[in-house]
Amino acid sequence: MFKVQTLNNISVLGLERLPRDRFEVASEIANPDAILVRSADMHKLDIPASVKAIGRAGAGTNNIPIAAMSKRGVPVFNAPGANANAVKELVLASLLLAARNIPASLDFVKKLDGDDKAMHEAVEAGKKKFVGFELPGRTLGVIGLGAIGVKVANAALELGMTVWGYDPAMTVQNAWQLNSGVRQALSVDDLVSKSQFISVHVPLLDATRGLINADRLKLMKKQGVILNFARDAIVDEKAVIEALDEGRLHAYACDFPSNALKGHPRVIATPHLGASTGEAEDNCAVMVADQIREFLELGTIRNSVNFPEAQMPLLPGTTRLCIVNENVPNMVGQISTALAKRGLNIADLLNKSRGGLAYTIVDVDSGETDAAAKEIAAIPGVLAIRVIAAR
Ligand SMILES: NC(=O)c1ccc[n+]([C@@H]2O[C@H](COP(=O)([O-])OP(=O)(O)OC[C@H]3O[C@@H](n4cnc5c(N)ncnc54)[C@H](O)[C@@H]3O)[C@@H](O)[C@H]2O)c1
Ligand SMILES: O=C(O)[C@H](O)COP(=O)(O)O
Repeated sequence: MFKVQTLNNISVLGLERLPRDRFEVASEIANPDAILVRSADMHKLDIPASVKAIGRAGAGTNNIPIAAMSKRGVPVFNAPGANANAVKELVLASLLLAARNIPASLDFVKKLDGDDKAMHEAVEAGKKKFVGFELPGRTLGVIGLGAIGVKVANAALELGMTVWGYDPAMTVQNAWQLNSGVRQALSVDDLVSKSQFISVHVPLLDATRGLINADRLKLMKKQGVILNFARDAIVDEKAVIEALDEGRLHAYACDFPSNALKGHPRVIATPHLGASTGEAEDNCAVMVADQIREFLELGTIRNSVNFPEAQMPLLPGTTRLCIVNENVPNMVGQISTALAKRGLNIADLLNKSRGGLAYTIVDVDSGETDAAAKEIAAIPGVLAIRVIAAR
């Protein structure tokens, strides 16, 4: 029986992918084999030694101590693209809210009083304060052309906008999805200087912290709009407020409210709602639950942010060893020597690496697999090992 701990509410559709005869799932559970999480901050959490995998039912993994998990040989999985449409729709909604000054106009309407005639007169007199602008011909710059950025860029083209994109490490798969009408910016500065609207869709990393800062805001076209549905720290809030107050920036739309932003008339803040649709919650939970199940039952790695992809059919009648080790020479040699010493025949083997980590799946014919596993675990550089018997 595998134990899975949930640190956030995970969609039932996802949890149902873990059959109850083989998986016990609960928010409070001792010695879990795996953790399912959304945005709960795991950096200060004491993650039990029993944990063999972490599944993020979403895209961003900056709430998970990935480097520490890699050192322990624990893969972290996420659900790439599973909530991208939900985020795209919220970005488009915010783009329109900003262009048409809708939040301020709704506040105005809420405060109207008097009889209908008085209200009508106030409406007609007041509406000139909320004159907006239309999108065709305006320029949007999209920083980060991943699952979300590509969808936002393509949708903005459909709305008649001129779209520039920047992503130095775009995947081939995302490049295939991107409309050829999206123009390629040469750098973030190049993109910023061409854009009136800017939408950021990059992960929060050291390299992206403060990506939109005071200098870049000065490069932007006048009356610009920044859309941040990625992570708070990617945009320098202080610089944004300064640009809003000086009238250089028209609006800041973001998914990350803060005290500094609260109540600002030109800030449109939603409470981290990007992925909060039933569809996205189901997609993310199903994807990540399947990946966790395949890892626990078969050692398969799909969509990990710190491990290489690894899939190998489990041969009937064999026992599987899954070994995580430092990516250094002669590890496979030492592993096969330990197996040979116990007279274990290798039926199939897969060895993959990513950065400083290597992962080996080896299926052996029957024999002293537990003893061999113990010997392999003691090889310097081996970080984790599991034995899985074919069912
Ligand atoms: N508001 C929400 O609820 C919500 C929902 C989903 C995702 N997000 C955030 O959005 C981010 C992006 O999500 P995604 O699904 O598109 O991820 P993704 O991994 O598909 O795409 C990220 C893209 O950013 C690019 N990138 C990385 N560093 C860059 C840089 N310095 N300059 C330009 N491009 C860079 C990568 O090459 C990649 O193509 C997530 O990491 C997460 O933080 C927020
Ligand atoms: O990175 C993500 O997927 C989003 O920030 C969604 O976070 P949530 O799962 O807590 O809504």
